[in-house]
Amino acid sequence: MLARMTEFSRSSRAQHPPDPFNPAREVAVRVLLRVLAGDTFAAPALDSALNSARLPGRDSGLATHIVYGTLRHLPSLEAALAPMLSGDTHPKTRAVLLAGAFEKLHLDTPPHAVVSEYVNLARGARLAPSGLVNAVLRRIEAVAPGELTHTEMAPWLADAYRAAYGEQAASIFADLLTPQPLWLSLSERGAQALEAEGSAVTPGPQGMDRVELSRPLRETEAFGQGWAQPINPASLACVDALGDVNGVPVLDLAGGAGIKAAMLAARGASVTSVDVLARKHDSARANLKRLGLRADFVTHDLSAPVDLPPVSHVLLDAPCTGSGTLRSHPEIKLRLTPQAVTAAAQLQAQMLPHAAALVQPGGTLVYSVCSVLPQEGAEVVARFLDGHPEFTPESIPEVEVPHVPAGPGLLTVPVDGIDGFFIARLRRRQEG
Ligand SMILES: C[S@@+](CC[C@H](N)C(=O)[O-])C[C@H]1O[C@@H](n2cnc3c(N)ncnc32)[C@H](O)[C@@H]1O
Repeated sequence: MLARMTEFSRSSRAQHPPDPFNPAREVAVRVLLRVLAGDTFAAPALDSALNSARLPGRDSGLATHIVYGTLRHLPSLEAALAPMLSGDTHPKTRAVLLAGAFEKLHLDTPPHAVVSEYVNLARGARLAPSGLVNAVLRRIEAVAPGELTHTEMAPWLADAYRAAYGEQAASIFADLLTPQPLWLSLSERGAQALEAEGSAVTPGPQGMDRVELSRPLRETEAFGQGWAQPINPASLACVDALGDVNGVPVLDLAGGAGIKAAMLAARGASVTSVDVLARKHDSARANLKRLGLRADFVTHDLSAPVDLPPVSHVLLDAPCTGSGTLRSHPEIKLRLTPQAVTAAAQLQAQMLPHAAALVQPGGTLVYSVCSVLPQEGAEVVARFLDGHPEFTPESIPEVEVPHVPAGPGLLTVPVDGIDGFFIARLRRRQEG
């Protein structure tokens, strides 16, 4: 079928100039192409594509919707396309068909408009044989839900969600397929400025606000003035799990681009942030400057001991698979393997004792990962506690987001746009 359709599209191109299509769809397809090739995550690819394309706000929204929606529903879209494609499908053709199938099956765009937009895109942007796109998108129908297409994730991963959340798993699976809301940590002035610009600001857990923006965040006064910081409430709960840090030196280990460092500094802590990648410190510094805050930075590989003076409060927000962030990063579920989970768990188990060595007697250690898999959370901490009787797990009343118990810690429940984090708070015994 592919060869015949290619010929058809060539002959039709010779007769007519390409019909117009909305450039948002080309942006979406080109971003999908990169993400599906495993070259990048969706967020940075989409950011840079939208920056170069300079689409009007509504079209940026459409491109974003298509990219994330296609990734969220990829297993069922693949299943719906499979009977109509034979042999290897070129990655560009596959990306056009997946985006078109998503838009036809899940968005409100009228079906005939979906077909003609993607046919014009395929032809005009030379992405795919337009005849094939026409034939497939006219015929495509949703598949009956099976195990994979119902949860839209691999069975082993869906089982891990069921094991973690029991009866709540079904509503979590449904929630993970919906667009991610924006959460902001806002000052009073930030909330006022956003509302004055026409954004809707709704208070949420951990003192955060859920915001529907009237314009892109980076263009708002609140962001420019440093009155707003995007962070997920579950991520902020890891910071809050340290308790009162006002005036206290805090080590922020695996601090990355410094989002938690910023929240700690905003709470009055003197923060030293440690990460293996120096370039992450550059992003963190720039963001802290925007917020009018500061921190110190140390570049170090935390799989080895680090030579820093012990402090009373240590946060290890360890590198992880991100399995708790599937709503905002749906590509993770498409790439994640059990082998990657094992590798992450090994690194986490190496890092935790080095973090613990930096906690003063009587001090607090918070271990967190944005993963719902027990290998990266409860099991890492339980094994650590077996070998370190000087540490005891504590309950964490500061965590306001919905959560369930998980061994020596807790798991936040990934519903309503809240990420799934494992968080444990450990107290080091006083000496003597
Ligand atoms: C979950 S992210 C941290 C997010 C950060 N805490 C925040 O809130 O912005 C994990 C970080 O671990 C860092 N990392 C990975 N391996 C590391 C290692 N061996 N030593 C130190 N940092 C490491 C990564 O560079 C990444 O920035």
